[in-house]
Amino acid sequence: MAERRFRIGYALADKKQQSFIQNSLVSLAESRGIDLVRVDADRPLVDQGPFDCVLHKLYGDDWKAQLRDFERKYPNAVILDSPDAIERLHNRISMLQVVSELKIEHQNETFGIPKQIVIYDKETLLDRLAWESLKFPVIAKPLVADGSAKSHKMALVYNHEALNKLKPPIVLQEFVNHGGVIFKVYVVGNYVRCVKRKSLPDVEDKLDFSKDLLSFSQISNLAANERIDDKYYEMMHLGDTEMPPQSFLTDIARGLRHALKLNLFNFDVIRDSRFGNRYLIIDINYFPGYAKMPNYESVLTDFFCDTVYNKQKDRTVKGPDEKVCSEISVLDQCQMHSYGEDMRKIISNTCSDEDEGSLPVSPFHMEEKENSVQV
Ligand SMILES: Nc1ncnc2c1ncn2[C@@H]1O[C@H](COP(=O)(O)OP(=O)(O)OP(=O)(O)O)[C@@H](O)[C@H]1O
Ligand SMILES: O=P(O)(O)O[C@H]1[C@H](O)[C@@H](O)[C@H](OP(=O)(O)O)[C@@H](OP(=O)(O)O)[C@H]1O
Ligand SMILES: [Mg+2]
Ligand SMILES: [Mg+2]
Repeated sequence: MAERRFRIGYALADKKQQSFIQNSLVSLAESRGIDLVRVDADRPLVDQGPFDCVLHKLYGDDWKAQLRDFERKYPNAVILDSPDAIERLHNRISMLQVVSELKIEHQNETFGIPKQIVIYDKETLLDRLAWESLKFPVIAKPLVADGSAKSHKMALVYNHEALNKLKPPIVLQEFVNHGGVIFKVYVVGNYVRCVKRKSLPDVEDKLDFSKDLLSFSQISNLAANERIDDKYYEMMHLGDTEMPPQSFLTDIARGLRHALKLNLFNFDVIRDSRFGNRYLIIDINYFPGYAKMPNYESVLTDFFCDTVYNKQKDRTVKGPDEKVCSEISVLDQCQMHSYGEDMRKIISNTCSDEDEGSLPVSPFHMEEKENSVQV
């Protein structure tokens, strides 16, 4: 049988494209039957298909209309992710509202979001009554989180007088001491990986009144060519900080993924130093800098295979026998190169009479890696 290859079109801003589409990713995907194809933003998307999947991080009504046209012409293609679902993350209030919808109970850990209010105008900003429920210091964040440099400009505000320097619409969020370490939890479909990053240092109980405001931007970010590894932890003195329990993060990730209807995002978590087992989610980002994540090439390639393979499976379901065979032919092409004999055995077991329709569980994720799990 001729090899069936899959085409994934990617539509990304230049900076994102440079950091994400690395040769190592392209060649691994290629070896598993997936061609990553650049979408030319100057031509209609609909003229550039067919794609089995479109991966995108572009904004605006024109782009949304292009995606709709594309979906009409290629109803079987997967759009990663839906623009409406992504849009929820463009507002720092709706972004975190979803956290309170999650129903997750863990024996030892609890989670939530910091106390926060939204201020739309200068008048309300200076009205002490409007935000008397908050304690200084607070972090002022632009309400809009649309990927622009402006949307990352924040300020740690120490007192009421400093509020005058802020430009609404903003979110005022209580600053919570957390030991200067932030946990970034990357989600790629059902894969979840937590890493540590340096964060703002704790503030003293007694506020230093000589300060009124400290501006900062992307304090926990890394340059595009940096990766999280032991060297980074050593340099930032993060080695000793204990990770939150993986099962706890996995449950939150699964909850967020379903509530947000998104596959590709990360969320920032801090551990409230006052309690030690209370975690606060402070930020959720669509399609973050995955290339900074360890093993990003294999994690993303596994996910691409899962995505196009599942889609193909949906399309080919007919009778039980035929279903198994069509599943295997696609799986065969997508996986055999990398898993060789072990995978052949699993597949031939799947073809046995007792097990008509089902595939081996998670054929794409054979090894359990530290600090990462499937949800
Ligand atoms: N409520 C808070 N309490 C303490 N520190 C906070 C709080 N909110 C944010 N921070 C600190 O400020 C940084 C930036 O905040 P946030 O993650 O909301 O901004 P962002 O610009 O959206 O970040 P990213 O680059 O991840 O998109 C965090 O990484 C953390 O160090
Ligand atoms: O370009 P916008 O929409 O602003 O999104 C950013 C996110 O806010 C950041 O969280 C990403 O960096 P991290 O992956 O380090 O979180 C950051 O990753 P990048 O620095 O690789 O572009 C961006 O994805
Ligand atoms: Mg953040
Ligand atoms: Mg953010």
